Amino acid sequence: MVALRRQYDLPDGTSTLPGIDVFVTTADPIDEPIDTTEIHRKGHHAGIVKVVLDHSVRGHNLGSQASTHNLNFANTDVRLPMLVYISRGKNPSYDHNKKAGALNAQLRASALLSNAQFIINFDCDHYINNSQALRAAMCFMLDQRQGDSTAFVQFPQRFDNVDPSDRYGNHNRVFFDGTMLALNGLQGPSYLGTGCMFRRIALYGIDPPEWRHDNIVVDDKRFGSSIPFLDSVSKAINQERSTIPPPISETLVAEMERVVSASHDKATGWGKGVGYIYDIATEDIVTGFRIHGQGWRSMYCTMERDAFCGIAPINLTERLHQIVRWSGGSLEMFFSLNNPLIGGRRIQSLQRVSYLNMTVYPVTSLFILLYALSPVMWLIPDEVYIQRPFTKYVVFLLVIILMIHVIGWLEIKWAGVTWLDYWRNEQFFMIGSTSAYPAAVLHMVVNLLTKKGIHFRVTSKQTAADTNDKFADLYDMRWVPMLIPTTVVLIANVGAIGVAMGKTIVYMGAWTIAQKTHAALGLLFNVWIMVLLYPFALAIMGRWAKRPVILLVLLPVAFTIVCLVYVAVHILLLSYLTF
Ligand SMILES: O=c1ccn([C@@H]2O[C@H](COP(=O)(O)OP(=O)(O)O[C@H]3O[C@H](CO)[C@@H](O)[C@H](O)[C@H]3O)[C@@H](O)[C@H]2O)c(=O)[nH]1
Ligand SMILES: [Mn+2]
Repeated sequence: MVALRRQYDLPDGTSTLPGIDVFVTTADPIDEPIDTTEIHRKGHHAGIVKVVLDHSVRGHNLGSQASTHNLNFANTDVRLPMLVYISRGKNPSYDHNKKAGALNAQLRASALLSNAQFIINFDCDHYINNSQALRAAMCFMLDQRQGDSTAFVQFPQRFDNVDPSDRYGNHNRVFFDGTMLALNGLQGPSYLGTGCMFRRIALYGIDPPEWRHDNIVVDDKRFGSSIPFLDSVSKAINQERSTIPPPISETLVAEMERVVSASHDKATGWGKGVGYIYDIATEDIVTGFRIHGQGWRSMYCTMERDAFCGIAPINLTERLHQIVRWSGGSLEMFFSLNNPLIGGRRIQSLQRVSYLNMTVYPVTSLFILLYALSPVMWLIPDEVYIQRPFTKYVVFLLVIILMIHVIGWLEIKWAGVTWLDYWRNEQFFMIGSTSAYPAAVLHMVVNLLTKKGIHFRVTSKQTAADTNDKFADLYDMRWVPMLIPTTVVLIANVGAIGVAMGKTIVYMGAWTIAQKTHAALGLLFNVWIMVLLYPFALAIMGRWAKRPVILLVLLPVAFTIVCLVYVAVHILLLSYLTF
């Protein structure tokens, strides 16, 4: 930061740092308002470009010495940045390509204005929390060593509406602070959709310097037919920087409206090799993959005071919908030409493995679901013979499980993640594996058969009207089909424990030591799954979960009822059989 200041800042408070275009997308101007919009969710309208605030070039840049708040702005450039509202054209006969389509429209329109070398994009539910954040990202981009080959700098997503105990693992610290940071040692973190600074030409699909040819074809087949836009691309490639946008004229606005029209990017490279990638539920990971595939690297940047902050879905249903979208998007990527096994020519091999992991993980849920359901074996009568796993196999399994955890523990120590974060991550993986991930797999199967993509549900942004309780949303339970498997797993385990208790009473005298150990191990398994599903149990309790102790009463009651039923049925059967 100091080097940056020394090299680029001028004594008059201005700076010669390259410009940044900031993109904010919003899907629904009502739920996600920005000030001047009309309503056009699906709609049929031409592209709209409104310059809300023009670029302030001349005039007095510095603030006043003594402001009303006793803050001194005498050395600060207080001009407001240019602000432009864009609504890309929509037409029922063309796909608007959701967020990626909106971002690409902003990419083209901004090229005609500032054509800034760098771009940072935000979800509408995120804000800048640290005024030095953009400079921090610049440090990586302008770095002597690898700066020129760095395509994007990704910041972690932080949230300020999450309940203190982070019940549904919204903070995702293991992923952000562990996995993403670790990827810095390979080719860099993947692009995560918000809080990411890009190099404009990397988004255009231009190769990194070490692979770049001298004569890059900038043609309409690839970039669309706007001559001013094609010019801007050539300028961007040649690093011809103008920090001041041209005067806003009618022709300029008309040209911008043309490049954001519904049909402008059809039958071009946009959404494929150029810009943010289309036809997938998660444009982020695949866009990052495309860029890494060209040989660019990326950087992960965390700051002492969080750079950006946003809103997380804090009720379980909403959170699981988000996970279905992410894992479904990953699977869509796996079954596309961007499959990490075949796509991305210049991806480093370990980075490839990481992308492979990021795209196939939802499939593992099928095995986990089966495993979590296995306690139903307790319900099977003793006469049915089930082959017990060989001791050697069990030992191998235990060693592997232990190793996985030890590696996990070392990783979180290295990343500075807390035990609570680690534990929430474990719990939420189990909840997701019995609900959202299998749902995503099912979606994918349907998708492969019918070609229907995953519907992007914008996550709800507002907490309930109940203003007394900031986390009221947490207890807002909505039943959806994907919650059924997790509920079944929970019931199966509660039932299994109850039956185990019943069997203990009935067979106490008859069981051998070996049988007792097996029963004890089985119970350990049940309890382990129940502990993992604890946040889920709280979720389905709805408002009752405000007092989690209730669960400590409810569960034993449930065990006892099952136990009594088992014993009763046993006695009934016995007496029935003797007569
Ligand atoms: O058709 C759409 C859908 C969404 N969005 C925007 O996309 C952002 C993310 O939507 P949100 O409902 O908040 O989903 P999240 O799960 O919070 O988003 C995460 O996951 C998305 C991919 O699934 C990424 O695009 C986001 O950057 C990432 O924060 C928001 O700004 C939306 O306005 C659009 O602009 N158009
Ligand atoms: Mn969001």
